[in-house]
Order: sequence, then structure tokens, then C-alpha cells
Amino acid sequence: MADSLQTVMDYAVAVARKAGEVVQTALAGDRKVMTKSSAVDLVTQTDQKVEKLIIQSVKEKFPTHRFIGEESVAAGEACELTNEPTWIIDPIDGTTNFVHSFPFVAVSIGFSVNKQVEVGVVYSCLEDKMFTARRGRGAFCNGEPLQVSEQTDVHQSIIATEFGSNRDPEVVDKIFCSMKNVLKLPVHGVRSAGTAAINMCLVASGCVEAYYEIGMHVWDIAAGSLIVSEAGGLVLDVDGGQVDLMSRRVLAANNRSIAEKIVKEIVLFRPPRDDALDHKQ
Ligand SMILES: O=P(O)(O)O[C@H]1[C@H](O)[C@@H](O)[C@H](O)[C@@H](O)[C@@H]1O
Ligand SMILES: [Mg+2]
Ligand SMILES: [Mg+2]
Repeated sequence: MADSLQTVMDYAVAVARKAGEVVQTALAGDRKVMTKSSAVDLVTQTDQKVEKLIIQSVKEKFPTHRFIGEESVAAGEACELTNEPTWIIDPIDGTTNFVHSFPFVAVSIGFSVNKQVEVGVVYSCLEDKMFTARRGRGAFCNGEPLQVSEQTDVHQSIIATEFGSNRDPEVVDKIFCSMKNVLKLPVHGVRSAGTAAINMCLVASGCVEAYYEIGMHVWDIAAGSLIVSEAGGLVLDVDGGQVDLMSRRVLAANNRSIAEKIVKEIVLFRPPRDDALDHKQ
């Protein structure tokens, strides 16, 4: 598999770039907005078109590989991570940004074998930044090596998180409570890029010390998780334990010292797992 992983990586980069071009072109036109799990969980025809393009392209080259794609799962496909080679796809991470032309939008493609992410590609289309990682081979942005921040003092840190798309009052209260706790540590700032994949690439790039979220999905974080760990960071559960990609909980941090401080401030809850949730809306 070692050499074929490079073939997978090269193909994922080419497909992500092609997908990014479609996203950019679509930004110039009208976007028909539909909703999924809630009134603020948005999807457009471009999300669906880009996902089809990625899956069709990959199937031509790797006909036996499996897929977990955000929009295919929304249409009723199983969200099951097996030991088989699997492409984990978010065609547009940051759909709300895309709808509003807020300029952080990514194509995220992870590739896993034995349930372990081996290749991660995040293409931040509007910045034209191609983030890539292969397990054991480092993380890169447009070919330049990435390294997480060396900061160990949480008070000198910027922390990224997201509001998600669940507007259940109890969940919103927990999200805000965690955010308030982090802000009051104090930290230099709290930020939301509006895309999990780009938040993770910001950790990998050393611009923010940590990103945490409860409620995102496996396709939001599969590629980014490898990019963070290959840039020297840690990817954990929000309770500080081992990350489970299907659990919809993640904490990516530059180092353990920062991670431990953030873990203490997060109000924990467990959304339904990706492999247990009925995603079809
Ligand atoms: O739906 P997209 O835009 O692919 O992904 C977003 C999630 O829906 C949202 O819950 C999360 O907060 C955001 O970070 C993620 O990228
Ligand atoms: Mg997403
Ligand atoms: Mg998406």
C-alpha cells in the first residue's frame, strides 16, 4: 500500500483542485439554498455536484474503494467506517460561508485504511491553499512544511471553535458556556472560521493553538486530523481521551499543555454518533 498511497495522495490533490474550481465558478452565480437537519444546516446544488464529481473521478481510478460523502449520506447512503480503503469527503466544508460569500470554503478529502486516516487533503479554494498530509511524512501547505505553534501558555493563545448547526436551546447553552469558560481563562481570542477543516489547518499552520467542536461530522475532520498530527499537533476527544472520528467530538491542539487547559473548560455532551445517526432528511 505504501507506494499506492502516494498515488492516492496525488489523485486526491488533483480532484480537490478540480472540485475547488467548480466551487469558485459557482460563487460567481446564484446559489439555491436548501436545508438538511435544521433550518441552519444548509446545502446547495454545488455541494451535491462537487461530491458527485469527486466520487465519479475516484471510482474511475480506484473502482474497489469505498466512500463516506456528506451529501451521499444525507441522501441515504450508510455512514460506516470499515477497514476497507475509504474516501471520506466533504465537498464544501463551510457551506454557510459559501452561501454568504464569506471567504473561507474548503474541499476536504480524507483517505482511510483500517479505520486510520492515511492521506489528508484540504483545499481552501478562495485562498488557493492546498493542505496535504500523509501519515508519517509531514504536513504541507502548497508544498511548504507546516508546524504547529510552540506556545505552551494558554493565556497567550487563540482558540478556534464553531457554533455548529444545532439550535436546540440546551445545546446552544452548552456551546456558549464552553466558549465563555475558554474566553475567561483568559485567552488572547476565540475565533470561528466557519469550517472545521480550515480551523484544523489553522492549528497545523501555527496561527491558532487549538480548535475544538462537538457536533461536526467525520467528513469535517478526517483530512484535517491527519494534517494537524503530521504538523506535530495532537488530535483528541474533547475529554482529553483518544479521538473517535465517528463520535462527532474533536479537540486539535498544538501540544498537551494547551489541550489539557482547554479540556477543563469544555461542557461535555454526546451528540448521536455518525454511524448511529439517521442522516437522511
Ligand atoms: O456543513 P459543512 O459546511 O460541510 O460543515 C460545517 C458543519 O456543518 C458545522 O456544523 C460546523 O460547525 C462547521 O465547522 C463545519 O465545517
Ligand atoms: Mg463540513
Ligand atoms: Mg459540507
